[in-house]
Amino acid sequence: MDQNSAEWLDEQKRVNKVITVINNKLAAFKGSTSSLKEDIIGLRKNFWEDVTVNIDEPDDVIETYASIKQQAELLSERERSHGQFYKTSKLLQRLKSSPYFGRFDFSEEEGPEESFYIGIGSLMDENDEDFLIYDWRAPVASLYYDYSPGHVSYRTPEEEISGEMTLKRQYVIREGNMEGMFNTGITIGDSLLQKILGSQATTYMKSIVATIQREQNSIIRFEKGSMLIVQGVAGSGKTSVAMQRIAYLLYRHRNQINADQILLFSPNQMFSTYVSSVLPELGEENMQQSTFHEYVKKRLDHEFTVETPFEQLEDKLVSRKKEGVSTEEMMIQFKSGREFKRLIDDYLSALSHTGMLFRNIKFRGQTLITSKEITTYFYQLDSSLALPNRVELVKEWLLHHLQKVEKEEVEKDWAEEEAALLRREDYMEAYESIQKKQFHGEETFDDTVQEERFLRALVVERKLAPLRRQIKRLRFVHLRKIYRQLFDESIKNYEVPTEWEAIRQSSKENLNQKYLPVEDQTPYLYLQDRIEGRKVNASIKYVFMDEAQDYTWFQFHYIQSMFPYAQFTLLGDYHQSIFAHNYGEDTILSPELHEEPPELFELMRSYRSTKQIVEFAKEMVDDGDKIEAFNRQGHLPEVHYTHTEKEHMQALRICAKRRLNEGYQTVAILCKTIEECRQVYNDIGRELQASLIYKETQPFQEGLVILPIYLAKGIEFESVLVFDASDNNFNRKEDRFLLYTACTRAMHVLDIFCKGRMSPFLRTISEDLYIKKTAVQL
Ligand SMILES: Nc1ncnc2c1ncn2[C@@H]1O[C@H](COP(=O)(O)OP(=O)(O)OP(=O)(O)O)[C@@H](O)[C@H]1O
Repeated sequence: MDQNSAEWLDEQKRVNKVITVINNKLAAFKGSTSSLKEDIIGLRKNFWEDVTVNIDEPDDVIETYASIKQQAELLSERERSHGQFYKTSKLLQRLKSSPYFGRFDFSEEEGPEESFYIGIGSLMDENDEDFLIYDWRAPVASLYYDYSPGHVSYRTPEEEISGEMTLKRQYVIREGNMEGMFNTGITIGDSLLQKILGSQATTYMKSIVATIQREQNSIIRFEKGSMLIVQGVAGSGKTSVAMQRIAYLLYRHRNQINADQILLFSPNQMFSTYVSSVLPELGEENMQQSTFHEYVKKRLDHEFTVETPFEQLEDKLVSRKKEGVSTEEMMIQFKSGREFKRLIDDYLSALSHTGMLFRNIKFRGQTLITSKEITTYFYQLDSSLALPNRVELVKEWLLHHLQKVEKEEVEKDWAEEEAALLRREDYMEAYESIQKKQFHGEETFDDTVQEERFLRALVVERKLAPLRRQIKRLRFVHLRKIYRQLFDESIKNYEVPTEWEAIRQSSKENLNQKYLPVEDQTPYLYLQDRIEGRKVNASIKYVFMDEAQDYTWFQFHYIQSMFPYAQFTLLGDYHQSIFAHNYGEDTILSPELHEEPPELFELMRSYRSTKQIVEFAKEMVDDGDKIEAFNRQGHLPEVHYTHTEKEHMQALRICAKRRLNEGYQTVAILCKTIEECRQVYNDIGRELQASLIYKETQPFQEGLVILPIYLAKGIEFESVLVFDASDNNFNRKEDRFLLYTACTRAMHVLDIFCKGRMSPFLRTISEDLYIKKTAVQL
């Protein structure tokens, strides 16, 4: 649209007017916040002066309590208001620079026409009567994402409203200046989306509220059901949808939930950092974020060396056979599924009558209670009681026993000896305690005798404290042995893998070494919770699982039982199933794996990569013809052929340099394993000042990075170079998923390097979809 047209000037005038309102509101806010702040400081400072403290009589105590409570409530009310003011003023600051990104004109059936301006938050006029800007999450704003001009309708919580939309317009406003204005059609501003998608990548994900597509909008706003599954192709905006959906839920249920009640399971910590800026950009606080591994580690770290999922994957990638399923893979697949859970459930039923194993309770090198005695006690208890209730009773029994032990130990010589070695402060404590007793009128016939008794008791109590703590934590249950017992004998009536004998042995070996591989972690936790009992988390109301195809059935089942009051949103892509537990089959994205039928959504259009890259990558997967590319033009991917190791590295070096010189800010060399990454880094990475990323805890960086494909999951780069996509490196069934994941990380350019023959998964791609290059041409 012409910048000098009357329409353009009118729109700029409106922007100016809105910014004036924002400025006035900000000025008014400043006054109110500073007086609120003073109030809070004053209240904190004089808290105790304004409270009447009197504890002489019971009535006075009640009065004192009421007075403290009143003062605390006043303070917290002020603090809350201050927090709210702070949040609103931050939003106003943001709106000041870019108040809105869209508009539509709409009239309800036979009603007057009204213009609706859509931005990241709402703004009322100075009289608080009319909306100058509607929040993108308001029900009416749905029209903007769902329709082009014509007959339209949207749902409010109460009813369906329909009418006519006569205009839909999109704006680019920066620092209060109108920089672009487009009247748009069905999809939201192809030209704007082109521009956004064609821009440079950042190390943090950006919000997409200005260009949410219709199919994405329906997921973002979906409210019903206890589970949503989003199967979306690579780059279709699953993570973006998850983040905007969280922002939507925080707005829609703003009086009932806060950000702490939403939990996102992310694939790794690097990804957590990558998405951490989206919600703050939208004026919301970040939800809780964790990886499943972090949770597992916290629970099991004290007892085991806990394998990470990436260690498991790296190990399988390095050691796997060229064909067939290895014993390790069989073990992983079996322990990830329903049959193994069935086995554990039956085992748990059996434990109700026999087989529980306990640790000896030892103190100062001597056994106080043997594991056998505990077992006898356990099985003497009412067998109709659940295992956790019986464990609880054993705990009480042991603690009671410990009290008796404490009394006996006080009389022993060692207590006297150690009491003599106590520090000065302990003596002071003893003295004060005795003084207190005298004050309370208790008999203290002889201070020195009293003091010695006190000190002996102190010594014994301290010595027993760790044991008492362990008992309270139920460490007397020998879980490791109980789990290991599961592998003691051959089992019948279960569909065990052919290599079960080898699996049994290796499982026991690992447990003896106190090493817990990924595939054993969830079953172990499940067994533990069913034996020891565990409180569920009732506060989390929404759980999001991104890269959901990477979770095993068992893991998902476990997570679901931890949050029984939460609605689940699972987002993933079975074409990217790179872990050994399923390799694309039966991922938790399959609706039939769930007891209750989930709501199913599909996202088939890929936004991340140019049309050329999507057309290339989609030929690598089975039902790739269903994948649609967003029409953003770029260069054809290049496949670089070399013959020798040296040539291969040389080609990679020249190409990486070229991409950096072309101005790409994020260039990634993706390899299959860490071993390969190290090799590339040593050969060419240092010279090119690349960063080697081999741990998920490392931050995502700009410039040239070298990392394994599995760590690049969920993330994108302007330019991607795939290392050694040759026949002998990517040839197994599941390598197809790895290669597909690697290629779909690229936004603008894709280069693939092969030593000798190309991987079979690339050979099937039509030759007109890429450019063949040989080392000489470089
Ligand atoms: N509606 C949209 N408007 C603007 N950008 C979008 C939109 N949808 C997706 N994108 C962009 O496309 C890219 C891919 O999105 P995202 O990472 O959410 O996809 P994904 O489905 O999670 O991908 P993957 O499974 O490959 O990790 C991001 O840069 C995102 O900003």
